[in-house]
Amino acid sequence: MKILKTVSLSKFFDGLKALNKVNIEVDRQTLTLIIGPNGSGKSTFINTICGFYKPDEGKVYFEGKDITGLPPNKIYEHGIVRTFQTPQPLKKLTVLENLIIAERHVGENVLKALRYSSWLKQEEELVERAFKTLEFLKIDHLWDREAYKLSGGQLKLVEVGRALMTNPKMIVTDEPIAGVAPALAHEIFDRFVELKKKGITFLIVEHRLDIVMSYVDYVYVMASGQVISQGKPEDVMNDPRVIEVYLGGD
Ligand SMILES: Nc1ncnc2c1ncn2[C@@H]1O[C@H](COP(=O)(O)OP(=O)(O)OP(=O)(O)O)[C@@H](O)[C@H]1O
Repeated sequence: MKILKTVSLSKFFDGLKALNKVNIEVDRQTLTLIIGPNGSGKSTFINTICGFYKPDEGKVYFEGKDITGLPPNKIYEHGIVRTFQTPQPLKKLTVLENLIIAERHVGENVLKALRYSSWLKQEEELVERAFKTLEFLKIDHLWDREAYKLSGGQLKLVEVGRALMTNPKMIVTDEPIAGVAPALAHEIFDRFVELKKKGITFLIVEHRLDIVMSYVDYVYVMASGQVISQGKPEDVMNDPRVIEVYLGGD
């Protein structure tokens, strides 16, 4: 069974068909990539899957369950988590604190306890899990640094860390390596491959094909709100429709 499946998913903005009958299927434990030129509907697709937009037509199934039109918090409860850029207030918190508050059931008291070193057992476990996640992402040495002091790439890793703290089944991520130096961008995708081996599925929108193509398992290409090609990375990159629409004939 596919972990995610959309059937004829459509989203209209004032008559503009941002998504026009999109059928996308994601296999469990894969890195599935969505590419396409600017304005082709990639972000709209992700936002519709995650409940930020309600579709006008079509269905979304996650693990065989109909999740069409559910609000973001309900979709999150199903195990789909979307990474998001660190907002300003969170940038004042340390890296460790950023991970801790991302956990599903954390309350304000945990952060206070963390600050005043009066942890209870449960809180200790939470801190330990956050540290393990930071170690896995190789940013544990930054644990006590305020997020605003991090580089762009390090912040992207914190975003992944926050997503991981929710124990997700599927991570949806929009441009996870935008503006990240190549070495760290490769490092981020190495981590994604490791996480895939541990059972997590990734749905990724990313423009930097030079870096990501060697890591991903399957690619969908969108143009004008529709899927125009799909397949293994090498097949998609040789598809004349993709070369025409996406690469502009290069
Ligand atoms: N909230 C909105 N209201 C009105 N139009 C929107 C809205 N969001 C997206 N659109 C339009 O829908 C179309 C698809 O946009 P979308 O952002 O999904 O494309 P994209 O492929 O993610 O582009 P990019 O690569 O530039 O991020 C565009 O024409 C865009 O202008």
